[in-house]
Amino acid sequence: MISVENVSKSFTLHNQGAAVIEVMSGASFTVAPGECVALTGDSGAGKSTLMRMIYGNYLAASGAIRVGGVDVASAEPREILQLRRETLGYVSQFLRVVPRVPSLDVVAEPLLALGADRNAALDRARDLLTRLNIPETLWSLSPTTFSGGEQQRVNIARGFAHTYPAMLLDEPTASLDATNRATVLSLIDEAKARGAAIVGIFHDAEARERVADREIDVSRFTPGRAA
Ligand SMILES: Nc1ncnc2c1ncn2[C@@H]1O[C@H](COP(=O)(O)OP(=O)(O)OP(=O)(O)O)[C@@H](O)[C@H]1O
Repeated sequence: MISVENVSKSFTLHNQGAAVIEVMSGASFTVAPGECVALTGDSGAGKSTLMRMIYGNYLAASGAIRVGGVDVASAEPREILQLRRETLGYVSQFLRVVPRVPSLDVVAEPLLALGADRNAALDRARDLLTRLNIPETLWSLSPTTFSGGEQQRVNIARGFAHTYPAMLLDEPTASLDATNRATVLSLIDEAKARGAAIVGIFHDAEARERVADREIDVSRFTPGRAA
């Protein structure tokens, strides 16, 4: 479902004499449907950079990154947007809040964008907000004024609203309390059970061991560093 083939990446620092730093070379791995792969490695090894390349935020210098039938490394922006809508979900700790949009709609929006029935989408949003312990009194309010933890949980609900065949998870359990953390781990288990291919960064070692089928130490793709 997700395949990374011989990917390399360097950054050119234009404000520092155009210095070029090579951060990755020869990155290759695949993630099968229903499998969760955790990216590990020291700080600066390139975990976030690899995730950003898979999501299409950073352009790979060479190689291919296939998600479903699309090579993200060479796709047009329009194809990447369609891929993100239909196929590739992304859950981070941080919510990009749109003012004045009620939380319920924030969560239902990915389904509505795919043409789902409005009532079914709102039912799914209610179910997720309930599971993530967002009080019903908050559902009609924009998350703009919510606490950091509440915004994080709204974002997780939104990220799991659509049953994406592929998902990227960037520290999804960071700073959650035990109950909500357990809920997020269940959502990940459910996504795997329905066949989602998942790549995640989990500094939370216990969570990583619970949900990851395999670990990939990205420092083995860092030029000049032994894994
Ligand atoms: N936009 C950028 N411009 C220049 N260098 C970058 C950029 N993004 C990342 N880097 C560099 O690439 C390397 C890998 O960074 P990355 O954030 O991917 O590491 P990481 O493994 O996710 O680290 P951490 O665990 O600390 O989040 C670092 O040396 C970093 O300085």
